[in-house]
Amino acid sequence: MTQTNNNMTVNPDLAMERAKCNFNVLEVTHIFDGGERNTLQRKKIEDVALNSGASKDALGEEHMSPKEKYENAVRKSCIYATMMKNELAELSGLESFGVSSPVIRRTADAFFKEVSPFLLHLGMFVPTIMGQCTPEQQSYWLPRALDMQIIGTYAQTELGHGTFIRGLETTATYDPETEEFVLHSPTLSSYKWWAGGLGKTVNYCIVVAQLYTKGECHGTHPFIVQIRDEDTHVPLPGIKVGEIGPKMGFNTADNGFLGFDHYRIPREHMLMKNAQVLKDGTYVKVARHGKLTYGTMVFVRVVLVNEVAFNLAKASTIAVRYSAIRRQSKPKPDEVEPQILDYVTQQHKLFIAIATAHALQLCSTWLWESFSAVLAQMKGGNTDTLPEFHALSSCLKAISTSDSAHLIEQCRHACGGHGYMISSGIPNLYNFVSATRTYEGDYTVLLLQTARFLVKAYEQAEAKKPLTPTVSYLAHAFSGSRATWDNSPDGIIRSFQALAAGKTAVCVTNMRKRMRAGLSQVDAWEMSTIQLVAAAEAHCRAVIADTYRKEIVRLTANSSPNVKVVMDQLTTLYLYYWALERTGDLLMFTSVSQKDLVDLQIAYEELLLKIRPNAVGLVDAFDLRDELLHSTLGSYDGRVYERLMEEALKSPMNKEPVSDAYSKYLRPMMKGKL
Ligand SMILES: CCCCCCCCCCCCCCCCCCCCCCCCCC(=O)SCCNC(=O)CCNC(=O)[C@H](O)C(C)(C)COP(=O)(O)OP(=O)(O)OC[C@H]1O[C@@H](n2cnc3c(N)ncnc32)[C@H](O)[C@@H]1OP(=O)(O)O
Ligand SMILES: Cc1cc2nc3c(=O)[nH]c(=O)nc-3n(C[C@H](O)[C@H](O)[C@H](O)COP(=O)(O)OP(=O)(O)OC[C@H]3O[C@@H](n4cnc5c(N)ncnc54)[C@H](O)[C@@H]3O)c2cc1C
Repeated sequence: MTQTNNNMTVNPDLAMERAKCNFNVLEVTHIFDGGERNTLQRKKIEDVALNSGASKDALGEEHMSPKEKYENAVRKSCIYATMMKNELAELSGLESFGVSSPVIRRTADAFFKEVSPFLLHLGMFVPTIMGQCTPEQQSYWLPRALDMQIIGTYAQTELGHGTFIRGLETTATYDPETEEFVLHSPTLSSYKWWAGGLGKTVNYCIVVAQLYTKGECHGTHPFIVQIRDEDTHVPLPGIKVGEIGPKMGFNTADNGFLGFDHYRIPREHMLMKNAQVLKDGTYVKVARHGKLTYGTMVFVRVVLVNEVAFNLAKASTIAVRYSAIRRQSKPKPDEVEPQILDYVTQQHKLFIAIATAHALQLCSTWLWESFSAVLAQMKGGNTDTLPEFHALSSCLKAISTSDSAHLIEQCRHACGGHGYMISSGIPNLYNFVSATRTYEGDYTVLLLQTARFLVKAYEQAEAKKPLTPTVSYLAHAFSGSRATWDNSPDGIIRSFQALAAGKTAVCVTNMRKRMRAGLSQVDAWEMSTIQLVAAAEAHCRAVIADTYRKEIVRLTANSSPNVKVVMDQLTTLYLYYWALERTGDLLMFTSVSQKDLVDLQIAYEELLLKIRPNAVGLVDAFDLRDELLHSTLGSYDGRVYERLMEEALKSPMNKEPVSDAYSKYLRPMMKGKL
């Protein structure tokens, strides 16, 4: 039985869920979007980009060969790029907000089930030109790149090194005779590997190479390098370039390899904002901070927090809507089978995904604002806030990508067998997000960067020196007593800070012990890295919890009462969930008792029940159009079984009643004639 809603036939269970939602869904959409103005602008962009139907494919991407998939992605990227230059440019505020406007990025997802081969052009090539060029270089390259007259990527990682940038082997040796750099790949392991769009799409790339001048190595620097002819697209002499082959995801992104055989580029193609090589080969350092050439990576880490929040919102929308229409088992013999969303274990799997999408979305806005402040200070020559920001963006990138990947997989589990179908949309989301945990700095590696900062901050706190804002809680780490447990939201956040402080203290103590026992500083650090990663994770969880709570209180100050209640429930759920995940740590570092934890578990379960009637309303509030979800299970109308069957019938395997494999193999084998 179906019901009609806004000219759409809607599954009755979903219609019932929507009828019982007790808060204003649009108000929550505004909170998630960062205000009503943003929601209106987003909807306008989506209408222009999606209403024409240009994003749709006649045949699903999943039924195409790798070559067809790639060509189709290029075709649609070109359509979308043209829209961006024309009808979308003004709407998205591209001039003021930069090309990485998250709305443009999100809308693009309707065009690509995997990713656009232009992702790296917009995500890293253009930002590197903006961040690493002198004004003269920028005025030459940026208009060409924004107008898509040239398409580029970011080639840093090599076959032999991704994490350890200082270990890259590609060389750029300055030749003062010709005023050129000679790019060379001396070994197989020095081949650039992974850059998105490099395989077939781009004609330029940012290459990160070891700079040699006057016989001296000055470390890694970025260069802009033409690799294909601007007219024929043929690779230029001295360039060996290709695609790296099938991957878990990103299969429409033609990730590539690149090698140089004494390939020459003009001196001006070194990006010279932070360091310069003069005509005679003299090296001049301009930047006040040694790591500013890592700036594009910091930018992308910030962007990724928002990116994964969005993808988690998609997965939770799919899984919650599906759980509202799916009925299974019969715990009460006289009643109909319940919606699986009524199982408390299902709520436990899903509501944390909704809450985490909110937490990460609000943290990402806050992180972006902090980043803008750091950039503004650096413009004035002050790099003092950079170390704290590097520590913050590193851990937020690591935890947000890791949590999102885990929760997207949990959403798949929540959808049972149908979640395993590509058409559910969840496998593509997982394949995309699980890569974010690795690229732009692996999880462990980035948490160790944060741990380095935490240890220094702890030593400053010990010496009673001033602390930067995100680690100011370390000042209370020396009271000698365990933090007092209190199950209010603020009390739980203070406990999370106590965990981070306690774990950092344990690391410092252990490292000191190990050094006293004769280990070098490097070895003592190495032996403590499991605990250092755990300390950085705890720090990050305290930051997320604190930011989420503060932001939601601020953003709901003028909300209607029921919106305030449901947003407060979601925030509290997030805090309870993580407190219960870390009971061992709480017992070590706070005064929490066994009874407190038992009570907390009960309170958590009761909270799930309170959120239950609003679950569909909460995911509707993400306001994700069906075109963005690409999901048989998660569409707004809930016509799940109909869509699953429609998609199955599209399978090329169903085109002929009997497969060729029957006459070729099955029949001969069954007749004993193979
Ligand atoms: C208009 C048309 C449109 C058309 C449209 C059509 C289509 C439409 C499509 C629409 C598209 C829309 C576009 C939007 C895109 C958005 C999405 C973007 C996605 C992008 C995908 C990206 C894919 C993936 C890309 C990639 O993956 S690209 C490669 C990334 N690779 C890595 O991330 C390597 C990690 N490794 C390291 O980052 C380092 O190696 C290492 C570990 C730090 C050690 O670095 P090391 O130099 O060894 O330093 P240490 O010795 O450890 O430290 C020494 C001292 O330096 C300090 N310090 C280290 N760092 C830093 C640092 N930054 N900053 C400050 N300090 C630092 C450290 O704190 C220590 O301080 P101290 O304690 O001494 O005080
Ligand atoms: C889909 C995808 C797209 C990509 N796109 C690009 C791109 O466009 N451009 C580009 O330049 N690169 C790109 N990359 C490469 C990416 O940035 C690297 O793969 C990433 O930085 C990890 O480096 P690695 O592969 O060298 O891993 P490794 O460093 O070899 O890591 C392997 C393991 O060793 C551990 N490890 C390494 N060092 C340490 C340490 N010091 N302490 C403790 N543990 C350590 C890691 O934690 C990890 O578990 C892409 C990668 C993927 C998967």
